[in-house]
Amino acid sequence: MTPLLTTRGLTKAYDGLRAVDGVDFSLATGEIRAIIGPNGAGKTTFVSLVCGRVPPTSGTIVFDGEDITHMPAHLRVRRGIAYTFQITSVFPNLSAYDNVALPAQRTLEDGRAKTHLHAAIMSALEHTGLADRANIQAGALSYGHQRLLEVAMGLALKPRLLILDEPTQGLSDSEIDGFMGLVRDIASSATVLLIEHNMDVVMELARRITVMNAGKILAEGMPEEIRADEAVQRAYLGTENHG
Ligand SMILES: Nc1ncnc2c1ncn2[C@@H]1O[C@H](COP(=O)(O)OP(=O)(O)OP(=O)(O)O)[C@@H](O)[C@H]1O
Repeated sequence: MTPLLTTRGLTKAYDGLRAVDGVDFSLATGEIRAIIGPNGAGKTTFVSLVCGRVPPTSGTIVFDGEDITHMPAHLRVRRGIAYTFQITSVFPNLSAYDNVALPAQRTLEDGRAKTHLHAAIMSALEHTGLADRANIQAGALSYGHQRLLEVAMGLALKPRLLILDEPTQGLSDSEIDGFMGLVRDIASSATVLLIEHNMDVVMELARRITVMNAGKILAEGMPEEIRADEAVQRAYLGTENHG
């Protein structure tokens, strides 16, 4: 099967530092993939290259057969790549509904009726369990609900690839359980690429895991293979420093 996303030799250098260093990466359609690795491994930089927030120093990115290496971020969004930020990116003074309306509008630029827009917004809010909070100001929502609102904003883009950067950070155990159900649900219609430090979430959700270290891919495999990999244990799993 043709992969949804492929990178070849993808590199981002900041002065002397290769934050991402020659990464060959491939993601199949419908996968839930986790990227793990110690602080500074290059995970956020890697997904930032994929969604176009930062330009690569060298290498290529192909999405659904199209070379998007130099494509502006907003066009990548149109192609179906959505990214939720590590730091909460909701507009605190807008209602949950209006926050989701912003990205939802981008998918309806062809002038379809307002009823479509409303349906798209409510669908994203329902998906994330926020429908009954639609009219609450985002800034008044709990931290966990703000994270879910971010996911709703990503979903409103109707992505084919949803990139989540540390989505469970700051969530309670019960919120994490709900979140895992949500990701499984999302994965029935989209491919999910997840940066995650919570190993329980990673082992439970990911079909495959990519381990990054010092800008490179250190290992890749099924959760049980990664758990058993000695190099991974040395670089990451054995340490207490999970970010
Ligand atoms: N804009 C930048 N300018 C200079 N250096 C950067 C920049 N962005 C990232 N870096 C460096 O690149 C390396 C990789 O950072 P990155 O944030 O991608 O790692 P990470 O694996 O996501 O880490 P964390 O788990 O802490 O989020 C780090 O050494 C970081 O300091």
